[in-house]
Amino acid sequence: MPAAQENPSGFIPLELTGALSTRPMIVLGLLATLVVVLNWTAVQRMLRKAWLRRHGYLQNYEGKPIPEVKGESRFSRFSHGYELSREGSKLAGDEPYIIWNGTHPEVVLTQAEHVREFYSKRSQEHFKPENANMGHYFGRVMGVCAGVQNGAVWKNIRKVFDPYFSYKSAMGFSEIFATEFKKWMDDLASQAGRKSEFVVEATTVCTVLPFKLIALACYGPAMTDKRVLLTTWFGRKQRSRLFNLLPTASKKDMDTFESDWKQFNFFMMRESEAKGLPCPAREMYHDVLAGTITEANWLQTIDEILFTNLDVTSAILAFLLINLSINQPVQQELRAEILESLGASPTTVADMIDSNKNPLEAYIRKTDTLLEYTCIESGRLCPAVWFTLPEYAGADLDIGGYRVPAGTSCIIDWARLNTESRLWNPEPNRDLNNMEQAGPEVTGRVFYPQRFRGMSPTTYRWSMLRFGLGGRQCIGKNFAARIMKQFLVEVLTRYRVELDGERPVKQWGTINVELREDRFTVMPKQNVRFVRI
Ligand code: HEM
Repeated sequence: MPAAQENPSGFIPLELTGALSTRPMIVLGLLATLVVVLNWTAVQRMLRKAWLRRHGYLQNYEGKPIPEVKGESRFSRFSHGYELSREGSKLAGDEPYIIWNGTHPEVVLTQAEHVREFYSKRSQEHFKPENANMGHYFGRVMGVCAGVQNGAVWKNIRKVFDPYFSYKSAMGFSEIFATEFKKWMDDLASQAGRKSEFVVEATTVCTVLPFKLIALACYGPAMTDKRVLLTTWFGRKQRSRLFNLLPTASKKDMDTFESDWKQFNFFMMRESEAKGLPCPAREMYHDVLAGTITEANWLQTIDEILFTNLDVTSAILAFLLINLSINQPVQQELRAEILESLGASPTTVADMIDSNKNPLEAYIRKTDTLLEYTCIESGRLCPAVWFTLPEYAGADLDIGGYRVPAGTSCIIDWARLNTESRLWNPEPNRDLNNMEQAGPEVTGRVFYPQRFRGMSPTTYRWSMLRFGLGGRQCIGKNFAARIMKQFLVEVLTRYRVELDGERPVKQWGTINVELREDRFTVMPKQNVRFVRI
């Protein structure tokens, strides 16, 4: 076990500062005064910085300290993440910098080089800090789910969950997905009645569908429409529970959720067993009984899969609609590609699934299509959160010329990494074959899916975050990628999408629609018009 794990909080005991060995009374007096004048957190930060500097850390080899954004960022990174990102950029330019999370300094990585330096060496010796450095309440909500576990516990959770979310498993859902997408499209059309066009709020219309699809992957056919409604109710509670971590709302729902959630999962297991239906959650529970993972690991990881990632997936789908609404030429080109790939016949997608040739499946599996590039490009420009959850290395690292000690959390400024890399931005003599059609105006801030044509994923490995960069990857990436593609096929074969209403004055980097303020994730608030074609 690396030294950093022995002290995962990274807290440096006072005696290590060397301050107490001489003239203890004076030092104690000074400390007491400091605690009164400042506060205990500020004093701990000062002591920690002093200790780190004394050991040559968080400074470069000329002794220049790493830039620091002062103040507390535990919650503002979610509630005002874009503003914090701008502040960091203004302060440090292309250099890494630190922000504070309670008494933890966290190094913000903004450039492809920083990310490569952090992840390329021994990334299997990386760890997630306890409770993601987010404190006790976060621990209660998410503390033992896959996303914040390490070592053997994390490996065991993944061993239990991964088979149900593999590429093969996601592709095996073709018929179920076809039925669910058809239902969703029919619902949408019936809401519109006879009208040839209608307006919907992008995120709202993109929430229940991915929830149902992921819930089916967790609970199998016992997950009926009625239960989806019940579970989305849980989802609302869950989201407010997460939002309650922000010091803005009441915490009244925190306690009841745990027991309700457990009861719901046990009900689903009993029900599927009684009806003789397959149920992945029930199958996974055998590993709880066998002691491979704990019941809390099981409950919280299903919770993480269904609810925490629901906001991410709904927002990603909504941003697809928005980006294609803003970029009509790309929408037209993509629709032409879809119709050509599906045989240009206006049959329903469900019908096509039944055909022997199965053109939809073949098209979805291809990775050299405008459909694939559009999904990647929309995710590149519209991050799921402004800053990722922290992760630390078990060994000292050099990042951007600064010495970062083992055990120091690093986080990624998702939007800056995905847009500022040299790879995305024009240089006078660049010879990237994929960019031959792009003029100098195609910077990293522009929506241009064609930039990925002919570009190997290894070329952009360190220049963008999508489903994870190091040894850890998103459990749901195969499902998410499939849902995004099938979603676009379904929508674009029937509708043209356009933005509805005024665009806001404020621009959030590459996002120029309104954003919701009551979410941990980056979520648009924008109406989109569907016009029948
Ligand atoms: C387009 C939508 C999605 C994006 C962009 C996304 C992105 C990510 C990222 C960046 C991580 C962090 C990986 C790391 O620790 O470095 C992650 C983790 C995770 N995601 Fe996703 N995700 C998406 C959808 C989903 C879905 C639909 C599910 C559920 C089926 C899911 C389940 C998870 C889980 C359980 C983890 C924790 C994995 C671990 O640490 O072992 N995600 N995701």
